[in-house]
Amino acid sequence: MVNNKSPAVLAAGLTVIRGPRTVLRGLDFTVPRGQITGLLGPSGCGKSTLMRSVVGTQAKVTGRLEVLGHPAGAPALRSRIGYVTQDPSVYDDLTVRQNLDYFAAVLDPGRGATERRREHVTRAIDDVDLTSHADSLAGNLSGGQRSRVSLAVALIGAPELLVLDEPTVGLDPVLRRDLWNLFHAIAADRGATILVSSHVMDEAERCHRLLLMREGEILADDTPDALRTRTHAETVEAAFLHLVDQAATHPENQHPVANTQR
Ligand SMILES: Nc1ncnc2c1ncn2[C@@H]1O[C@H](COP(=O)(O)OP(=O)(O)OP(=O)(O)O)[C@@H](O)[C@H]1O
Repeated sequence: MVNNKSPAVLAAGLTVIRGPRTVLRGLDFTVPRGQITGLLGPSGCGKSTLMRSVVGTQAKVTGRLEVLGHPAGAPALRSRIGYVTQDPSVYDDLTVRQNLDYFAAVLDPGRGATERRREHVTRAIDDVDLTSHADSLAGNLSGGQRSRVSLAVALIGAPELLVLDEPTVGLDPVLRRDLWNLFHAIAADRGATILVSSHVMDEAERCHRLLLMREGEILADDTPDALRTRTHAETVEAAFLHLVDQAATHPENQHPVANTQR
């Protein structure tokens, strides 16, 4: 039986090799349920690889990786996880609703499910505030609206875990703020767990918890407040730089992760 108090994601010794490189190096971390956990770090540090591992699309994953009480990639997880990649596939020649209908049919096929699919699609469009654009062609939408379409696709079927790979990249500050408000609403109203990556450190302040990554390792696993306090920094960005310097001068202190108290 799955214990609902168990973390949404539990990793121990998580290692991933891509080509000649060890991209994730024996990571230990947890992602608590019902909260927004930010995965932050510079470009190339391994955020997408970690997310792909969690959703089960990454090859050459070793170590322990449990997601919602199952081994990552287990078929039972398919409808329980919503995943938005960095290059979301939205079909430009279909309307917003047709895009969602298509993905809903892939997830929940058959004539018997027509009514359920319609409800899920209508709700997902409403969740991302695109009802007034439901019949617009995706190709005619702005960048921010397209991002919301791909988020709506991930919301179909009300997944327990949302994995969002840099969802705010390239968006203006107003749209970024609106999307973050939406993430908070999804976590609060549904109790959904959100694992969201970003390389923009100011977005860290919007997360309940943070996993700070660098070069395939986790530098810190903490709340933004605790991280700032512990490093005597005013911002998460300054805290991150402090931890990078600390790891460079005292590499032996990099493990275990500094603070895993919840
Ligand atoms: N197919 C591959 N073969 C070898 N190395 C790869 C391959 N794909 C990615 N990598 C390397 O793995 C590392 C991690 O990549 P990943 O995409 O997970 O980083 P990221 O933190 O998500 O970066 P970004 O924010 O730029 O997307 C990078 O150094 C990248 O060069």
